[in-house]
Amino acid sequence: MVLLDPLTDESLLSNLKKRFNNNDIYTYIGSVVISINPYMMLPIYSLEKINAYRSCNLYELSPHIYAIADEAYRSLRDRDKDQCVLITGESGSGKTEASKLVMSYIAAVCGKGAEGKYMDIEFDFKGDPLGGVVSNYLLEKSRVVKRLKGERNFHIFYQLLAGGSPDLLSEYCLSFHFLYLHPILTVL
Ligand SMILES: Nc1ncnc2c1ncn2[C@@H]1O[C@H](COP(=O)(O)OP(=O)(O)OP(=O)(O)O)[C@@H](O)[C@H]1O
Repeated sequence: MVLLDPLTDESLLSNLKKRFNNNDIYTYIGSVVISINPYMMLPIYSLEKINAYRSCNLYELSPHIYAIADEAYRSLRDRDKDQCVLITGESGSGKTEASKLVMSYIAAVCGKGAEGKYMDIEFDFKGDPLGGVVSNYLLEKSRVVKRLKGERNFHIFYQLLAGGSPDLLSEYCLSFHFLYLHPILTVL
């Protein structure tokens, strides 16, 4: 995207929109990847894809979160430099999914199977895993009862409210009133 001419907010957004309409949800701006939540499963996450991105340079293949994960892992292994992948965006934009994708990529390339958990993996100087700790981390249970401003509750609640029968909603004590008006959801 840094090659856009002119590089303005409008050209940037229009480029992102064009790519998104083509199911290209990832776009590079320099070495940063912008990701747009597709809210549907695209066939872009698989072991084959992981193998394709493995040991390719950042710009060799289409932009992908796997390429960022690979760059971080290889810099750690080959240049012995601590790495940090910073994932930021508004509520619901896909940060948790992105962190899971980064972790599943690292788990696949270093031969440790784990998904959707916080993984603390220690590597030796050759990049081989020495050991680590896995803990449940990404399920923010506290959000069921209390959310910060701008945050949403779990999507399942909105989906249930949109499609669940009145009997089901009353069985789970779910109402829009609780999700939108009350910061505290008392009964679940
Ligand atoms: N890459 C993706 N492909 C398909 N669906 C996705 C992707 N990323 C996110 N989603 C969908 O969007 C939903 C919200 O994403 P996610 O929970 O990662 O957002 P978040 O940024 O972590 O939100 P919050 O800040 O509120 O915790 C997911 O439950 C999933 O349904």
